Amino acid sequence: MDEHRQGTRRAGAYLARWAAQVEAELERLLPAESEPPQVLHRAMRYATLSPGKRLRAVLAVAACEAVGADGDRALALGAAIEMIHAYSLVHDDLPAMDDDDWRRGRPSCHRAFGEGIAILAGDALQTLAFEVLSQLPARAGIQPATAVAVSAVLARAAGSRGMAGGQAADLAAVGRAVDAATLSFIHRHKTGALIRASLVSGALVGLDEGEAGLRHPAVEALGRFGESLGVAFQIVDDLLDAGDERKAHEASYARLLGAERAVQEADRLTQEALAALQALGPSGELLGDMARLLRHREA
Ligand SMILES: CC(C)=CCC/C(C)=C/COP(=O)(O)OP(=O)(O)O
Ligand SMILES: C=C(C)CCOP(=O)(O)OP(=O)(O)O
Repeated sequence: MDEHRQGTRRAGAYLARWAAQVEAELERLLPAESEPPQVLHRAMRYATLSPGKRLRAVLAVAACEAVGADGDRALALGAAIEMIHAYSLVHDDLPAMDDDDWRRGRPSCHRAFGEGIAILAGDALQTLAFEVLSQLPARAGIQPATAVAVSAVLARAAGSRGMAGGQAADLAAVGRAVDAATLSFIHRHKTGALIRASLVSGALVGLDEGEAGLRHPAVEALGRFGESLGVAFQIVDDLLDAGDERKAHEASYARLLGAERAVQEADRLTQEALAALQALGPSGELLGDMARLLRHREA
């Protein structure tokens, strides 16, 4: 087996192992279905615990380990990130946005619970994520200054200068011809921002130096890695969705440039991501394997 195949296998095993731990943490952190209002709590659990890859959480764990700390330190953080991600998918599927009936192989949250509850489940997942971040010092022995820095990184990445902003630009592009610069803005914000923030926040928790961690060379390198990886991830997602008629009106590189050039762009960005990892030396190897795994993933 060649070196790269061995590496992607290692990354696959790492992803599976930590995804299971993230799910156990989510189980603990999400309100029980028996707690009123039951329907809202059922919807929050449905949207979050449905079968997802837990990629962003595992990137946070891997970044935490890449700076020399134990991945367990980033588990509650990873769960919080998955709550933000689950919220974004619930709202993305709403009739006012992508109007998707299916998510993770199941009826989307609003199909299962109605639009009102889906909107509230998304809202409550996002606020629960920040509640969990505020508890990082008590739960994971992390310095309060680090918890504040991590909260700021994730709030910015999820907000109007990040994911929500990217989604707004994406909505504005529906049914229009978009240029490469607009598409790049959409991808960097809608998808890239949270992926980048997962890596940066995981490393911040690993270093536990408060805001000063943001200036650490490894954190800067992980941020650059996340920027390229996030866009490559979205391009591959669009390529995997390419046969889906219902997505034909959405802005994507495959639609703008054709599948072949979209593949080239995903390859170029993956190489750019791998180059950013050089600064980490051997501690960046696993993240490099993850980038290759994601580039060659199948639906
Ligand atoms: C603030 C909000 C609602 C953000 C949504 C962010 C997001 C990345 C949605 C999924 O994108 P997609 O539509 O390309 O993916 P999928 O194919 O999974 O629907
Ligand atoms: C940003 C995009 C492309 C939305 C889906 O993200 P994932 O592919 O990580 O979704 P789950 O595994 O969490 O369902």
